[in-house]
Amino acid sequence: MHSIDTLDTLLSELEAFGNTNDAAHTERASRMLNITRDTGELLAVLVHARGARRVLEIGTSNGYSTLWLARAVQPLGGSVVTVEKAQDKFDMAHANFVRAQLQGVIGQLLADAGDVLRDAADGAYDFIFLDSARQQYESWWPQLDRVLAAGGVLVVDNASSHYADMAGFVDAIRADSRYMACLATVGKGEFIAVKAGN
Ligand SMILES: C[S@@+](CC[C@H](N)C(=O)[O-])C[C@H]1O[C@@H](n2cnc3c(N)ncnc32)[C@H](O)[C@@H]1O
Repeated sequence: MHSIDTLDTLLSELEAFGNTNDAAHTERASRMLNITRDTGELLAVLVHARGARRVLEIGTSNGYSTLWLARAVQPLGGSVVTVEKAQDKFDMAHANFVRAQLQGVIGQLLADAGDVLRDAADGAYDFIFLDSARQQYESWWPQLDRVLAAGGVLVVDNASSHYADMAGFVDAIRADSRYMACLATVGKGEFIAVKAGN
């Protein structure tokens, strides 16, 4: 699968699957909880605007958002590291990455995101997409800040739909003079923060 048309077909299939699946399941672990298509487009634009080559995604699910990030970063010569703790989601994502022939651009980690952040080098990533365990974001913030390079971009999903879950985290970033931040009313609400630097 090389053409944009074919990747678009896969993305459309995943959207239909996610909608049907999530409507049929109430327990969170069985749902895909994918970003919306316009969020994918926003992520791609932001990756290009930043010229990001080192992208970290926390919360893979079945890889829908990862495909948007990978397609954006591929022509920049970069790569995406995506973290997922659930084996079944990790496996579904892997199959989708193979199908998209984007597995060479994507590094999958089956791990807890807290451990991955703790082990990452200072300034390791110039773009981080956070779509995972919202209640943990505030405790992850010191590591997220350390791992994000100067001039890096942090995007957080569900900042409108589940603001209450991440209010302390968002407030901490807004209060930090090194960051410029806004809420984009796209999809479920995308909180975007840019770290000062080159
Ligand atoms: C909202 S879904 C991600 C959706 C995905 N970004 C997309 O749009 O296709 C959140 C995912 O984060 C995973 N997750 C939750 N807590 C995690 C943690 N501490 N470390 C790694 N993954 C985690 C869940 O298993 C779930 O698959």
